[in-house]
Amino acid sequence: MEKILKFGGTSCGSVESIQSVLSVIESNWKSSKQFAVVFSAMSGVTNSLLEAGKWASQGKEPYLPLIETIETRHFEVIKHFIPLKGQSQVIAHIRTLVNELRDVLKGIALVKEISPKTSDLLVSFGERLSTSLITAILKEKGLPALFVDARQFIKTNDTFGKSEVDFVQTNALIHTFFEQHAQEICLITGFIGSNAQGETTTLGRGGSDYTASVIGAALDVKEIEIWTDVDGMMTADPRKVSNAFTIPSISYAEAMELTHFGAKVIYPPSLQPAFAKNIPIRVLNTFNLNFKGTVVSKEQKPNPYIITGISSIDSLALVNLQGSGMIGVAGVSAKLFTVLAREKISVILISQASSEHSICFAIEPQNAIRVSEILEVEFAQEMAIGDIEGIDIQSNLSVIAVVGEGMRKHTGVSGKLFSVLGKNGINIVATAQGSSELNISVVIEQKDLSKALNVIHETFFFSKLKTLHLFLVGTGLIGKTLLDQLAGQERYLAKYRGLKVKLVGIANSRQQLIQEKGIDVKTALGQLAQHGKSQDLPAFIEKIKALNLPNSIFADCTADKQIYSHYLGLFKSNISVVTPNKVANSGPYPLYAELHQTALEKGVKFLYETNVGAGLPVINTLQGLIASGDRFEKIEGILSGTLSFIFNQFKPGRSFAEVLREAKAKGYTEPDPREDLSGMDVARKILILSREIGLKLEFSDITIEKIIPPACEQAATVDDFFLELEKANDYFEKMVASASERGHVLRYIAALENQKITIGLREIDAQHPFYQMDGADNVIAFTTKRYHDRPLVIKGPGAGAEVTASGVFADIVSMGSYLA
Ligand SMILES: NC(=O)C1=CN([C@@H]2O[C@H](COP(=O)(O)OP(=O)(O)OC[C@H]3O[C@@H](n4cnc5c(N)ncnc54)[C@H](OP(=O)(O)O)[C@@H]3O)[C@@H](O)[C@H]2O)C=CC1
Ligand SMILES: N[C@@H](CC=O)C(=O)O
Repeated sequence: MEKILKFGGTSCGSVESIQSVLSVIESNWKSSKQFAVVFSAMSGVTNSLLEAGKWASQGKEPYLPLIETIETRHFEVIKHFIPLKGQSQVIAHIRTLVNELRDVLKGIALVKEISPKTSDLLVSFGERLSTSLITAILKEKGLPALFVDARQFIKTNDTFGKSEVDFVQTNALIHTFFEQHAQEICLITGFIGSNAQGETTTLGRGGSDYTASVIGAALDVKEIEIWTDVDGMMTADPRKVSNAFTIPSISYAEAMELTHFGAKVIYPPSLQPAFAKNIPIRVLNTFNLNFKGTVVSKEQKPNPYIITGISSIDSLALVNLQGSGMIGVAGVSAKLFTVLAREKISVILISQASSEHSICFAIEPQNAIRVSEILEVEFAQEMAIGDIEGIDIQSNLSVIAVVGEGMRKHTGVSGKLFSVLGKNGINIVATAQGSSELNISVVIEQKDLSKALNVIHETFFFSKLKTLHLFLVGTGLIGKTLLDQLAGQERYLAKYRGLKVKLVGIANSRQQLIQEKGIDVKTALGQLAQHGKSQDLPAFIEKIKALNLPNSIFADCTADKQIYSHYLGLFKSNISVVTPNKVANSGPYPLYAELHQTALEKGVKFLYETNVGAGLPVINTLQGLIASGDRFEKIEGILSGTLSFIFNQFKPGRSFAEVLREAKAKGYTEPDPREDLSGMDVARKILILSREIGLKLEFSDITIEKIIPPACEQAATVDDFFLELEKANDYFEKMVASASERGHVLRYIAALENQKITIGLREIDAQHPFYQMDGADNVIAFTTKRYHDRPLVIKGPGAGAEVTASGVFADIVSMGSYLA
C-alpha cells in the first residue's frame, strides 16, 4: 500500500464536492492502484445524529425529520451519480441502513436514555452511510470499490466517545485484511471502531483523520493525504486573519502545537501514529485540486520566517491557586494535576511563577465551576490553615500560541511578541513557554483576540508591511487633500516605508461610513456619499473602539469645538489621534493635561504637528529641544498664514475684504475666517507652544490686541463679517499707509516671554527679521539657552491645504515607526 487518503465531511457533503472526491480517487487508481480511502460522515450528519439522539432520549421534539433530511441528502447524491436503472439497489441499501438507524433511535426514545455506548452506535451511521454511498458510485463507474467497515479491524477499549486503539490487535487485523484485499480499492469508514465484545466505539470527534493515520502507520505507507476544505495548514485561522497563508511544510512537533491550540485542520491525536513511523501527512483541499498541500513531516523545509504559525483557542478560563504555603512545599502541583487528571479535566496551559507562590492553569470554560468545586474540596485543609489563600477563576479569556522550530535559540521572539501586544494595549493575563522553545503562549482577554492575532501575524509574517487603520473625520479642505495625498503615495509607502494606510472609517458632519475590509482612498468621498449612514459621531467612535483594530488612528480634520471630548475615550481604547484641529490643545489646561497624560500612559500617540505653522516642523523641533534639555527664553512669531498673507498683499487700492476672500479661496483661513481676524487662531497656537514648553497657561492669560474694529468683531455671520470689513476698508488702508510712510510694514506677532503671552499688530522696520515675508508665510523664532545669541528660526508657508494635509500625512506615517 502506498498511501491512505482521507476525505472529511465537507468533501463528502455535496454533489459538487463528491465529484472532486471521485476525480481524485479515479486519478489515483489510474496512477498507482496502491491506496485506500477513509471517509467521514457527510458534513453536519454527525451533529444531526447526536441531536436526534438527544431529542429521542428526552422524548421532547420530533427527531424523525432530522433522519429524513439525512436520508434525502444521500438519495440526492445517488440520483445525481447513479443512472436510473442502478439506483433502486443503492437506494434500498441506504434505506436499510437508515431503517436500522431509526430502530436505534426508537430504542433510545423508549428507554428515554442515551448512554455513551448507544451514542457511539448512533453516530457510526454517519460514516457507514457516506462510505456505502461513495462505494456504490465508484462501483457504478466500474472501479473495484469495496466498502470496508473499520469496526472489523480498528479495535479499541471501552471508553465510548473517545476510545483508545489497541494497536497490537488493530495492526495485526489491518495487515491480514489488506493482504486479502490488495486488488480492490478499499473505502473505509473513518471515526469508528469496536471493542472486544464487537460493540461500536468511536475515536473522538475528528477521529477519521486518526483512522487514516492508524491504517497508514500499520501498513507503513509512503504518505497519508488528508483532504479537507481549506488550503492546508495556514499561518493563522484565515477567518480571523485575512492575511494568513498556507504553510508549505511543517514539522510534526509544530503541527501538534498548532493543532493543540485550535488549528482544526488535523485532528491532533492523528499525528501520533504517522509521527511514530515518520510517514509524511499531506493536507490537501478537495475544493482546490491544484493546491500542492501542506506537508507535515519530521523535517521542516527552510522557513523564511522565525515562526511557523499562530493558533488560538477562543474561549478558556484561567484558574489561579495561590498561597504562601505553596512556596517550597513539594507536592502541591502533583496533587493538583492528579486531581484534574482523575476528574478528566483537560489542562490547556500551565504557568507557574518561580516564587512558587501561585500556579495558574487554563481549562475549557465549561469546566470552570466543576474545577472550582473540586479544588475547594481537595484543598480544603490547605485553605483552612491558610497555606492556600484561594482559588480564583477568570473567564472570557483566549489563548494564542506562537509556534515555530525557528524560535529555538533565536533571541528576541518573546520580546517582539510582548512589545507588539503592549503597543496595541493588549494586556497579557498569563504566559507560558516550554523549554523546547517551540511555543510561546499568551492568555489575553477574549475581546482582544482578533486584534492580537492580526498584529502578531503582521509582525512575524509581514514585518515588511505594517497596516495602520485610519479613521478620518472631516472631509473638507484638509481631509479631502489628505485623501488625495494618501492615494498618490500608496505604492511609495509600501515599497519604501513598509506601510499600508488602510482607511477603515470616514465621516463628515452629514454622513459616516465604516468598512472593516477597507475603503479605497481614491473613491472614499463617493462611497461615503453613496453608502454612508447619517452622521452619529458617538456611534461612529463606539464602532471604532468595538472594532479594536491594531494600529488604529483617529484623524480629526474638523474644526469642531466638541470633538476632542472623544479623544480621551479613544486613548483609553488604545487608539492614537492625529489632528490639525487646535481646539483640544488650547482648551482648559486640566483637560489638556489629562489628554496628554492618558496618551502617555496608554502608550498611544497624540500628534498635532499642524496645530502651529501647518506643515512646518514647529512642534517637533520644540519637543526635540525640550527633550534634549534646552530651556526656552522667548518664542516670537508670525503664526497666522491668513494675516501674513493679508499684510503681504493688502496695498492701497485693494479691498481688505477682497484680500481676505482670496486667502479663504487659497485655503489659508479657518473654516470661519473670523477666527483668524479676531486673533483667536493665533492665540490658540501660541498657547499650544507655551504648554509644549511646560507652562500651565490658560486662554484667559493671553492679551490679544484687536486689529479689526468692534463692528467687524461683532458680526453675527461670516457674510455680515465681510460686509463690515468692506465698510472698514478706510480704517485698514490708513493703518497700512501710515506704517508705509515710515518705511515700515505691519506684522501680526505673537510673543511668549517671561511666561507672558502678547499678541498684536506691530509696525516693524526693514532690519527686523520678520520684515521680509511672502504669501502665507509663518515665521517662528525660538530663543533658548542654546540658541541664545541668534534664535532658531523656522520659516515658510504656514497655511494651505497641501502643506497642512502633508503635515497630517507625516504625523500618520510617523506612527508607523512607533506602532507595532
Ligand atoms: N487651512 C489650513 O491651512 C489649516 C487648517 N488647520 C485645521 O484643519 C482643520 C480642518 O480645516 P478645513 O479642512 O479647512 O475645514 P473644512 O471646513 O473645509 O472641513 C471641515 C470638515 O469637518 C467636518 N465636520 C465638521 N464638524 C464635524 C463633526 N462634528 N463631525 C464630523 N465632521 C465634522 C465637515 O463636514 P461637512 O463636510 O459635512 O461640512 C468638513 O468635512 C481645522 O481644525 C483647521 O484649523 C490647521 C492648520 C492649517
Ligand atoms: N487659518 C490658519 C491656518 C493654519 O492654522 C492660518 O491662517 O494660519
